[in-house]
Amino acid sequence: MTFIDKLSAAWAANDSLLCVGLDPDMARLPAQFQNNPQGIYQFCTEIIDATADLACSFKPQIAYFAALGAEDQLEKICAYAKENYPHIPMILDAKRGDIGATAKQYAREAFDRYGADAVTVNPYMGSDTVEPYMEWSDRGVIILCRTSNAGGSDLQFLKVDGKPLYQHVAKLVAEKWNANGQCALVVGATFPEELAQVRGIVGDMPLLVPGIGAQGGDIEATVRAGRTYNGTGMMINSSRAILYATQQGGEDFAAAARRVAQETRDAINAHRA
Ligand SMILES: O=C(O)c1cc(=O)[nH]c(=O)n1[C@@H]1O[C@H](COP(=O)(O)O)[C@@H](O)[C@H]1O
Repeated sequence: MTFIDKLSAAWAANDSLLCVGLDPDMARLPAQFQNNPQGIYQFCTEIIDATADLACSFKPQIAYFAALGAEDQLEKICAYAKENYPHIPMILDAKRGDIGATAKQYAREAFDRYGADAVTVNPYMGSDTVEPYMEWSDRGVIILCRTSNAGGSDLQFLKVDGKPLYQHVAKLVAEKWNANGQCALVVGATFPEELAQVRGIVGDMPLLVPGIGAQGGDIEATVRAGRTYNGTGMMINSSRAILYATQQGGEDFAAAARRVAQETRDAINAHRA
């Protein structure tokens, strides 16, 4: 089954466009997971269990693991999710970008070592640097287009032939790089107008849309701008607002994460039609 097929099935099975981000920041984990050699694994798998019926995907951000030398725990988390929730796609957020020979190793890392269904990739170095990921034809390649951060405008908004650079990226991916139908694009929820522009360029290509929750993106505007004709087409990511929901309420962290994930999924669904 390809990444896109798996994602479509997860949208339908869980009636959800919500991507639950796994960004385990040691300083914010509940006390029982700190100074615990398997604490990150235990925290993330409890979050996965609490939200798996509400999510269309999970997205671990590799920096949160690598910074602590906890890649072995990330491997175990990916294996756990695959074993227990094989129908939910796992997106490795690594934002890789390098020459082909090196990209080949990054692709092995994402797809072989972690068994990810898809990986985030930076397009800045061009077509030969994304080809090694495309060779894994059943996996997804999610390319940065219009990122959620303010500084994304520094380069992505530069006018090239009268159009902002991010629109050229969207067109290039839709018309050339997506020959095998395995591509998706990253577009921030913090920029709904640009999200609508990208949707207009790429047809029904899936979009990974971070920026709701902690970054303050508006859910209604995001869904209206990015949905496809059938009310799908997006993996709308929220990480910190779900992972650290206890700080907002004082409940058990997994129950609080579930509550926020459910509220977020339902808020998204309210605007899909
Ligand atoms: O590729 C991403 O996932 C990504 C792209 C982008 O433009 N902005 C963005 O915030 N992200 C990631 O999405 C997550 C957002 O986390 P929260 O702001 O806590 O919901 C982080 O893991 C970011 O690294």
